[in-house]
Amino acid sequence: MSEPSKLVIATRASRLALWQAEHVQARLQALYPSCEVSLLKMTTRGDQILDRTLSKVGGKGLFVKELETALLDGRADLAVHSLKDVPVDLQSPFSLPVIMQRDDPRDAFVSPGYASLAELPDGAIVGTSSLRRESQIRAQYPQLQVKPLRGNLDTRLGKLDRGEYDAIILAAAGLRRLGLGERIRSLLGPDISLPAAGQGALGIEILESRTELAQWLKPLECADTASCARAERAVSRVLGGSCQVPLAAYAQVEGDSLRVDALVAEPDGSRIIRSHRTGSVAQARELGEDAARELLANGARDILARLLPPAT
Ligand SMILES: NCc1[nH]cc(CCC(=O)O)c1CC(=O)O
Repeated sequence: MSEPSKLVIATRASRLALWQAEHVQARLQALYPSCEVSLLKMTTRGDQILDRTLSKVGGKGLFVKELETALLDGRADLAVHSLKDVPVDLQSPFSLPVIMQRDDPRDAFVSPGYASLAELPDGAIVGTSSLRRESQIRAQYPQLQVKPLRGNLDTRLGKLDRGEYDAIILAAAGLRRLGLGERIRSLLGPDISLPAAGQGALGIEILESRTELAQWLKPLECADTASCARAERAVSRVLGGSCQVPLAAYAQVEGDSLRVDALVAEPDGSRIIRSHRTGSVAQARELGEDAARELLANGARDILARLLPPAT
């Protein structure tokens, strides 16, 4: 097999995105020492829009679109994404040939004054703009107030430190990547906060026509994480994959077997519908689809219909 002589990685310019791109850069450089691996740093619309909640301005696709333009123009060969931010309806001419090994998929509790959600006093203010996190917190801790929190990780921590919130919830993986792991007071298990599809994993996007490039990238793949991602993303796809809906999907592989847990919630936490499936890793996608169909049959269809008016 031939080796690449030059690879350009398109990345958002946030500190987290840069860490992730540099991580992939280092892995590729180690694999292909004579290759020149560089970064193309871009500011996306998702990064610029900080005043409105993301779900109202076009969703996660905003973080991905501009990087895709660079792939189409030939300015970059690959784009590195937090898998969580990659739309589940990604399609031709793009593909996601590589899912890398997942870091901790859990949500983290961050607070200067308290050690856990359970320790917070009545009326305490918890910051998150994720409907998934908000609905699960409201369901289990109705005595807490949940307030919106936007911006990159440093911005969010700044707002916490200035006293605008008593605690905030962030992905553990993102905090640790930025060397902020010591800010984590406790981790929320999947029973308290079921993670988002793909949380903690990185995905590499390329043009699907670049089959040789896909082969060069293949050594970065983690087969187990890829199976989990297939199951989790299938859940989101069947449910419409919108971030206007509180939905979560988390899969785990043990040997040849995969278990996927899924949920859809009312945003106010008044109702959480859960399902799970266990089966063969080879059936990852079908397991995710089945779990999602069970949610639809058990009430998620009504929640989705109310939150997502049909397109006209
Ligand atoms: N929503 C933004 C985002 N996308 C990926 C991560 C963290 C890293 C990951 O989950 O892979 C974060 C921050 C967060 O949710 O706290």
